[in-house]
Amino acid sequence: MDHAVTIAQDVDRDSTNSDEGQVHLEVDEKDSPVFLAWKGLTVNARRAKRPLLIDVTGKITNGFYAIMGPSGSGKSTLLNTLACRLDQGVSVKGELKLNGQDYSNAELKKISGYVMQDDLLNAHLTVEETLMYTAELRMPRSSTPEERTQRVQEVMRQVGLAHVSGVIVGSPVKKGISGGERKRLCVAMELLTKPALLFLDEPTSGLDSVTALSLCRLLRRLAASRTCVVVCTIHQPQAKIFHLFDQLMLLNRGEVVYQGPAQGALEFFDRSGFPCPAYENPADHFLDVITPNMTDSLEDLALKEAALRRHYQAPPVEHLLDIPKPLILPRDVTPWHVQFRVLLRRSLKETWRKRSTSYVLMAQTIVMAVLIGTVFLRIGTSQTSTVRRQPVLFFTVINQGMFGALIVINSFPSERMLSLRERAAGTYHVSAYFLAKITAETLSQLPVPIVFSCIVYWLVGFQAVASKFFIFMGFMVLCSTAATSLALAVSAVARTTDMAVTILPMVLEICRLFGGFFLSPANLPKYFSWLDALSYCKYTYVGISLNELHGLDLHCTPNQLNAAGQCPITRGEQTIKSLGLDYISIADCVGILIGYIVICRIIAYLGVRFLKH
Ligand SMILES: Nc1ncnc2c1ncn2[C@@H]1O[C@H](COP(=O)(O)OP(=O)(O)OP(=O)(O)O)[C@@H](O)[C@H]1O
Repeated sequence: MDHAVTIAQDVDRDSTNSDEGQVHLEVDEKDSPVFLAWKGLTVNARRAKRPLLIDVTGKITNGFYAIMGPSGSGKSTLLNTLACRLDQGVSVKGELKLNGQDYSNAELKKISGYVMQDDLLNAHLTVEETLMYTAELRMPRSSTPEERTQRVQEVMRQVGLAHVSGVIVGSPVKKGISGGERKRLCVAMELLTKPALLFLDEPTSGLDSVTALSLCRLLRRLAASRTCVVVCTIHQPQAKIFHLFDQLMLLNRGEVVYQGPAQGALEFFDRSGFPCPAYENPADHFLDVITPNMTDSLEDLALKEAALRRHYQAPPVEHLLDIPKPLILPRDVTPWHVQFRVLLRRSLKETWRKRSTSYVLMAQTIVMAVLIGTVFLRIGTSQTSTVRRQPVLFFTVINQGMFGALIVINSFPSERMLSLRERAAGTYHVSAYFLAKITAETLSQLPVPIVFSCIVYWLVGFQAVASKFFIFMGFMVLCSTAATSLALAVSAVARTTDMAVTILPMVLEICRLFGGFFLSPANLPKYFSWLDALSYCKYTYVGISLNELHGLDLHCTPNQLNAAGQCPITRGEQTIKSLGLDYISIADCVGILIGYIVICRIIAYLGVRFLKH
């Protein structure tokens, strides 16, 4: 049979599992539902001195493929080239076809799954919830809830996660499922849509040998079922894992050393003059031969490479490049509003599970509100109250403009990495994710400024007018939202979490400095007016000051009367004038704060949408 590939099925000789017996299948490559072929691929990166891949030719048709090689040999680059997931600044030359046709990342995503090396998952969701949300986002929109539930149960059984379905995923600080189970969960998430191709980048890294073997046996079973072609990169597999592979692509310094049946590699190395000693792990032997060691001279190395090159023949691929076979693209896209609904539910559930943080924040808020309220208890309306009123108003702004921002800056970057993974898999639109995220965040943070206002307002004894109280509360809500929006924008634009954590305190400090209290807007030097305009603290401070001072009657005790026997300040409006706050109205402050929130969120959205660091 022409161009046939021999698939050594389930060659794990030590296995007692009945579906892992040794069976050989002859499969015509073009009959595979999907096949990839590439010829003369050279991959260059702008910042790299030499090509990452050099004139690589190969194919993927059916079975379990391993891309192996020493560190830096180009394994991930090859995998990412095939999966159309190369970084910006990396260019590809040569022919690369899927079913004999050029393809894009968008097309490939519909028929393939990709499991990244880092298993980024929602720490607070259970295994079943993680899969259910993924099913809702990624399974065809025609699927019914029952079908999705059934598929989730099926996949959990398939990958061996049924026994931990109700366990939370967890994180390094919160114990959840094990490392092996996390990897299985990542595989399960990709399997929900029944992909024809499954790419995995170093799936065994960080796993112990037993867990790694068990995961590879799972991949082996998937590949053997002939519904899914499995391609993974692997650094140095143990012998039992090596024997599970059907096909091997061995790379060294961006070049192919060997490609063909995994078992054939032993014969190839033997032929090239490097026989594998009895009882040695073939994978270790191959890497020993191709990796320069301390005793190798440059000539030895060149001789070894020449011997291997002499005996290597790239597999024939022309027949797979030239005859296009239609692709069956099964997945339709979940509508935007469904994505938003699912993501909002997911975000709210996560927030609820993380409620201990919210409780701490609320406790802090109550403590601070009571403290501020008692320090400035019942400030009254005497002349001395005019000296105490502005500091307490400003302090409320500072308090509400800080806590929320600090929480966002700590939690957003990790969530962002997760969203990058999900977006790369085509799970949802960025806008749906972003809107759901900020809606959930705003809803969860709403109680804090409300509780704060209820305590502070009445303890301090601001004007006892219902409308003024609700305006004060509204400003506190806007201030807290503006602070979180600013933190969101900073963390979306900063390149790293460290950078975001360094930049944000400085930005908050500037907002405080130009908050209208230390420097009255009227007395501010002209060249600082632009910084002044950027401070959400100022618009909150001016807004609540106008709210409190308008209509405020002040009185004097006898010893506070001036020489003429008059009370110096009898109306709040006098303070407004003397502080230079009469240049703007309360409505303007509200409008500007809303504009500020919208602009910060647009910047954050653009950062999340276009910056992929
Ligand atoms: N975007 C890039 N810009 C510059 N150099 C890059 C880029 N991507 C990869 N490289 C370089 O190309 C080489 C191959 O990288 P690749 O990640 O493919 O290796 P690998 O075999 O997967 O290594 P490892 O097993 O350590 O993950 C490395 O030397 C790497 O530093």
